[in-house]
Amino acid sequence: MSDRTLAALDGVTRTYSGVAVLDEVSLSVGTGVTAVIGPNGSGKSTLLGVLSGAVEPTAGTVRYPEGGPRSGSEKRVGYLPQRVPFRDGFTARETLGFYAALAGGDPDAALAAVGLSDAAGKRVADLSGGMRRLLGIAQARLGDPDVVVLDEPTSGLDPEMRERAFRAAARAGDDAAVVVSSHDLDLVDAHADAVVVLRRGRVAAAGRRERLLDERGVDDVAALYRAVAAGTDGASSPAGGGAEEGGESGGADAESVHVTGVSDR
Ligand SMILES: Nc1ncnc2c1ncn2[C@@H]1O[C@H](COP(=O)(O)OP(=O)(O)OP(=O)(O)O)[C@@H](O)[C@H]1O
Repeated sequence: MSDRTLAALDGVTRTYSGVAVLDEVSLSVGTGVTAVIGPNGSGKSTLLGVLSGAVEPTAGTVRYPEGGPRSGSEKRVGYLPQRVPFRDGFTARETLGFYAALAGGDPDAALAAVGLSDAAGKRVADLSGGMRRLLGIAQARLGDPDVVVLDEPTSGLDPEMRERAFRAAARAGDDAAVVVSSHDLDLVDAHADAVVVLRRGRVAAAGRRERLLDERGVDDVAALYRAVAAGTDGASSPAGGGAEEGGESGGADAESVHVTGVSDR
């Protein structure tokens, strides 16, 4: 259990062709699972890309108070992008061996952690979509980084595989900050400690899941999403108040959203 901040975005803006797809986003994450949700195009992948170090912010800063994305040869941030560039001809074990040579870690332990030990000798080309996703999660967790960033690890999977993939992702949250984007609101409801709702590149709500549900008077994350992401609560007006720091609602374009200490479940 820890309240320590492992990654933080301060006033991050990212533009493409002059259009801000992330607009002054500030938040910090600690151990536990933080789910980033929001409509298509709201900026989730861009936010995760910035957090992982793969996407440069146009303005603002990304901080890893305890070191990262790499400290010396040590990998401090693991990243599963939406499209994983694995080589079809490699086996699952060889794939993780390749990444372990770059970032450290034990490929066999990483395979075991996501339940893929029996598939170690299978070629990537012969893995199902779900197994590829699990391999991707194993790759992101390799070397036990402090921050694990997973972009839609459950997309396109059947219900059983979705559950398995999300559980595998969430398990890393015991010791690391796991930040996962997802449209699977039932899984977010079941496994996320904290939730960030993005709308049009801005944070519309953020904080511990239970607190957000309480504050909005809703029963689950799907209802929270309908209220906040769809904009039925007026969250887009710049009402000023911070989220967690102000002790009030995590909505209203919170200028500095705090999502640390999410592991006290
Ligand atoms: N490399 C890029 N070049 C130009 N525009 C981009 C680039 N990456 C993202 N965008 C634009 O930024 C906006 C946000 O995209 P992003 O992928 O971050 O959203 P998202 O919330 O992850 O969407 P989805 O749920 O569909 O995956 C979109 O309008 C997208 O077209």
